[in-house]
Amino acid sequence: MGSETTLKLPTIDFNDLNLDDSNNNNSKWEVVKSKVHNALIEYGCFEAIFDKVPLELYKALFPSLEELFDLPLESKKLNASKKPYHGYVGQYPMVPLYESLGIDDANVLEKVEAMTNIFWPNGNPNFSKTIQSFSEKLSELDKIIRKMVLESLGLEKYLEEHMNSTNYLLRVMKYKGPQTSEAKLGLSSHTDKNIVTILNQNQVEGLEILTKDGKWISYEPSQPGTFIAMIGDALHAWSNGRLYSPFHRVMMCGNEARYSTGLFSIPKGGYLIKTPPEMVDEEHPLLYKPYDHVEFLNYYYTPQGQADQFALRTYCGL
Ligand SMILES: O=C(O)CCC(=O)C(=O)O
Ligand SMILES: [Fe+2]
Repeated sequence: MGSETTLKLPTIDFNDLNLDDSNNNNSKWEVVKSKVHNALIEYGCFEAIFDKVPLELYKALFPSLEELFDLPLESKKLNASKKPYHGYVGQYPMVPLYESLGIDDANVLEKVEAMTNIFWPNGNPNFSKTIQSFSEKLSELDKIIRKMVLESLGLEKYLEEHMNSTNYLLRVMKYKGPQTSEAKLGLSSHTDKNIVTILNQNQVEGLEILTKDGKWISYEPSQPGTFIAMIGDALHAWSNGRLYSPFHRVMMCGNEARYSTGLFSIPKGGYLIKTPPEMVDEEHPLLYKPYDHVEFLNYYYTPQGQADQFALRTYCGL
């Protein structure tokens, strides 16, 4: 019998942890922190178990997404945004199965309601409440992870500035089933450009993550209701390359549609991402010049930037 090993991402359990636990000498906090640090150095991501998003809410999300994507294309296109990739994205010949919509400040009810009213002029309180409460509860996981990261790097003194320098975007996605048994591209391989991304999906799999040594891991949830937490290029740059921001893609087969969401913590425009001096020494020369995330995106969304797998390096690498 051939021995085939299937690569698996680490799974980390965040149940019973709170953001202020690190101030109370909580031993579970220290154990989890060390697992987070190791996973982010090795894989740039991990599977998270986090029951502050109750399973009922997690499940309520997917019918809401179906309702949204079932709207006519003209309605979905009403969600325009000045920021690239924050509004409606779809009908791209390169990724014909994919469409997505961005909800800025998805943890703030008034913002979600305002966007909901664009799609449903008479409102849709069930939709806005589900999206907002899901995003708000999940943003706590983002904060716990970022606090653990800063503590592990010895950068606690930047915590307040770091936390205040970001907003949340919830991007909701639909991938049509390609009606084939052979896998088709759902979303092209890329690294995320933000700080931390937290993904989840309905029962249809398809997310793949590239390891440092060039192997694709197909993500299979270890239990219902789990998340994938992933580092983006902004945190990779800020940690001066210590944390890895992994390439990932979506591959689809079969008939069923895949619905997924990503909660993105995103640096605010005008805020300069500047590697702290503590991260730079002889062994770790500075990798990136200070940069503004929103200005960088203006490069990333040019045809040249889109064709560039290492856009951040081209834009401000040393
Ligand atoms: O749908 C997914 O699971 C991945 C989406 C993704 O990578 C992204 O939106 O950046
Ligand atoms: Fe991504």
